[in-house]
Amino acid sequence: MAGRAFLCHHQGLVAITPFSSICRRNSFLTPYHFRRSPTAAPASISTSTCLRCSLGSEGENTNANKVEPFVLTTPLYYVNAPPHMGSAYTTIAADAIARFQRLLGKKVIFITGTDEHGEKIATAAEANGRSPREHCDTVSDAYRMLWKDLDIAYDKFIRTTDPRHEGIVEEFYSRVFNNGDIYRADYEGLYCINCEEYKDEKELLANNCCPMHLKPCALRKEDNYFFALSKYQKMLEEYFKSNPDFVKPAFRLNEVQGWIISGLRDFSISRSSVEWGIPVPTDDKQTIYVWFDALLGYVSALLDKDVQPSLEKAVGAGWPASLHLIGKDILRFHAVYWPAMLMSAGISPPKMVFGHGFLTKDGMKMGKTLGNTLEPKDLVDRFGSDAVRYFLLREIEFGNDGDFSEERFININNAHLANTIGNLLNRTLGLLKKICQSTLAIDSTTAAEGNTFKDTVANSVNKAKIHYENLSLSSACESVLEIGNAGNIYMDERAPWSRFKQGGSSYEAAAKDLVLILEAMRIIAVALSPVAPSLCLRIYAQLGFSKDEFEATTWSDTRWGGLKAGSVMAERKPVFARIESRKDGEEGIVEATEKMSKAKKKNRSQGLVQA
Ligand SMILES: Nc1ncnc2c1ncn2[C@@H]1O[C@H](COP(=O)(O)OP(=O)(O)OP(=O)(O)O)[C@@H](O)[C@H]1O
Repeated sequence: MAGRAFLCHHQGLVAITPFSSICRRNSFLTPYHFRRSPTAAPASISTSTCLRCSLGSEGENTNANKVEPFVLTTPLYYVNAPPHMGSAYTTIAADAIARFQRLLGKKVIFITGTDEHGEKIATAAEANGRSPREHCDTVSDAYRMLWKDLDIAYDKFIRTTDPRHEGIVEEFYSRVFNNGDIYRADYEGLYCINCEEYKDEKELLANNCCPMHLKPCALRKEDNYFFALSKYQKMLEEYFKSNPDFVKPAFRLNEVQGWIISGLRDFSISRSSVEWGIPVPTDDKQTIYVWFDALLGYVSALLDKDVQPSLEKAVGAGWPASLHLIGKDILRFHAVYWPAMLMSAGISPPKMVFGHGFLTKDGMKMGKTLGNTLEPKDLVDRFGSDAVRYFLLREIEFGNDGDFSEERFININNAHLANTIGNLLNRTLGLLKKICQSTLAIDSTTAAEGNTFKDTVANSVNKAKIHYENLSLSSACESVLEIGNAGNIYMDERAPWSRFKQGGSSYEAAAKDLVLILEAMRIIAVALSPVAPSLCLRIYAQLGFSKDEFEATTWSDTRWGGLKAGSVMAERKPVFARIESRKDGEEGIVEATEKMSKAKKKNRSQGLVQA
């Protein structure tokens, strides 16, 4: 069993109510699946005391003097299998949001990581002939490698097997326990091992199949520790009323409120049958439920490397999170269980939970358990990170489901990135070389005097900003693309390639027009950089800027006027390679990646590759 080191930790927890007394307190309760009936919120817990971080003066003072960071999280991915396109989807979206917030000048803490405890991990490790630890190391590495390939610039990567995190979980458990919110009871119910969750019979399909994983749930009876979620019913209702933006998109808020109103039931937070987990502080025969453990990863990730870990320090380093970005499959954990757990521990709930839709294949959620996934790595190797990132964020309305379509993948990338943006840049630079030896004849500010093109660009940039702020990532892409469309129309109308031949003022006008287009391209490179950072760096480099200059850009650089007279542009090179459509009889992207995934899975099961 993991984490024997905890014993000494527990000895330091002086203020804990003896656990046996809690068990005794509840042992007479009548069955409601388990031996306890839901109760109202205790008088001792008021919304106001729970909703502020009540972790003591150190945390509060430190916070008061600090600029509040923008703390953004992805789910901590379960390492039962390597990452896939679905995991990439959330992480790419989070990265785009983090990059946008950094452009606004915010101090961003972008947290991602891996959830590494639980029955499913132990089973997956065994199937691969590895110890759980080796298995977690391998799969967690695979996530980090993929994030590198996809240009994911996270600030913190938390693994739930990190001993520092395990200490935080114990401390948190003790707080909740001290608040009288943990009790022991028998439980009998239908368990989905893939969700790692007991299910209500009414939410299951025929043969007690989990609707998400299409696998039958098993009847289990366990003697577990429970979290008294039902005590938080009223507080959650009030919290939702006074924080209407807590869950986004709005239609998911209704769903969550529906769950709460239909009555919250306590849930079990330990497993007696699972060894691969953090032991319950007062009972080393049980381990802490993987969700109770994993959610706390968002808090422990905030700890700085060089500090002695404590809940107080972690919370003081940036909690509450500004935004949890998750798939809709785990909304209940994040929007109901998690805030209640935090309230119990006297810690503020996160500010917002955004539950996006699913990337689907043939209408079904792509997932590790169903195995109907696409390998993002193969797509990145073939088409680059920008193509994958742009497609996912532009194609799928953020919040809704969307199918991966090869045809759309090719068409959108070719039309938008290769043609509207790449080709416009390429032909403008080509003309500039011909007309002005690749040198700008005039400042872009002067070039735009009296020209409405500049206003069109400013208008689209403003729209893009609002869309990014509202997490409407597809619309943000669309607004940036409008600049490219306007640039192409302007170029075609003005035809500088023929005007410059007329000499005199026509030549000057042509030279000026090229500056206008290139300035628009520069603005595109800043405004699209959250979505397609590598592509935008290439655009910036073609405009004569260094990597450092690109990395130092802020949203204020989307204002007109960055290009100066006399600047020399780089040699033109296509910034985005067109994706060729498959010819008759050729294998498609989806088929090819599916085949590769299958081969990898087969190799894995034969122990030929690591992850
Ligand atoms: N098809 C998908 N579409 C969008 N996001 C997904 C998809 N699959 C996984 N995710 C992201 O990963 C999170 C779930 O992580 P997890 O590690 O449990 O992956 P999973 O593939 O859904 O696993 P499983 O199939 O075993 O349930 C989701 O909440 C979401 O953020």
